[in-house]
Amino acid sequence: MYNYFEEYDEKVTGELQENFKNIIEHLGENVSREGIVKTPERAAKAMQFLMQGYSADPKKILEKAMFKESYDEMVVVKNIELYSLCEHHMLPFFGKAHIAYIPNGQIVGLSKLPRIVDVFARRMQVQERLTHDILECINTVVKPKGVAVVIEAQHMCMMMRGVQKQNSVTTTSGFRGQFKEIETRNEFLKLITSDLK
Ligand SMILES: Nc1nc2c(ncn2[C@@H]2O[C@H](COP(=O)(O)OP(=O)(O)OP(=O)(O)O)[C@@H](O)[C@H]2O)c(=O)[nH]1
Ligand SMILES: [Zn+2]
Repeated sequence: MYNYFEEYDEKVTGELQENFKNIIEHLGENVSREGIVKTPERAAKAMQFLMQGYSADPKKILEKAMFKESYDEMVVVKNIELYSLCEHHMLPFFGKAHIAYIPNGQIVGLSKLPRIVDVFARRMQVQERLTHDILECINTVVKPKGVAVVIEAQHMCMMMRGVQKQNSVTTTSGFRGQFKEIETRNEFLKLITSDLK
């Protein structure tokens, strides 16, 4: 996933580059200035990197690492850092995802959970859909007794511009199966809040 764009598609980079030149000029900069002359190309590559999630199949990532196992207690992976782009302003939102599931005869490779967070985050998103995408993907592929996802994030579009609030944090959550039961949900929330900033 992280090295996906070691080789960028030249045609896509070239076309994006022209568009970035245009944007920079329209915003009042001189695109021929020494420090900026390579910026359209850099920006073209950076945006391809940040949106690489369209080229990956998150279900396949989980399917690759499913193991039969009788463990049936809660598995929690918390504090998974994420960076995404809000689909309204194309500005970053960033924070942490916390994921839990209760296996039902099969477990999933732990690293695959952060991997699918990245696949869904590296698309144009709203925090609510990002939360839901991760939840449904795990529910469909792992078929657990229950799954829970909580995301806490800060949105640059609310910090650098617009309402300009520096300390507001947005929390979204989704619960399926046994996490609909209050006791199970509370156990999960207790485990992740032990450490929340
Ligand atoms: N629900 C939700 N809203 C988001 C997310 N990211 C950005 N937004 C909001 O999308 C909304 C877009 O509202 P508009 O009124 O069309 O855009 P705007 O004029 O730029 O709004 P302001 O940000 O209030 O200046 C804003 O309220 C943003 O805060 C997200 O992940 N989820
Ligand atoms: Zn936004």
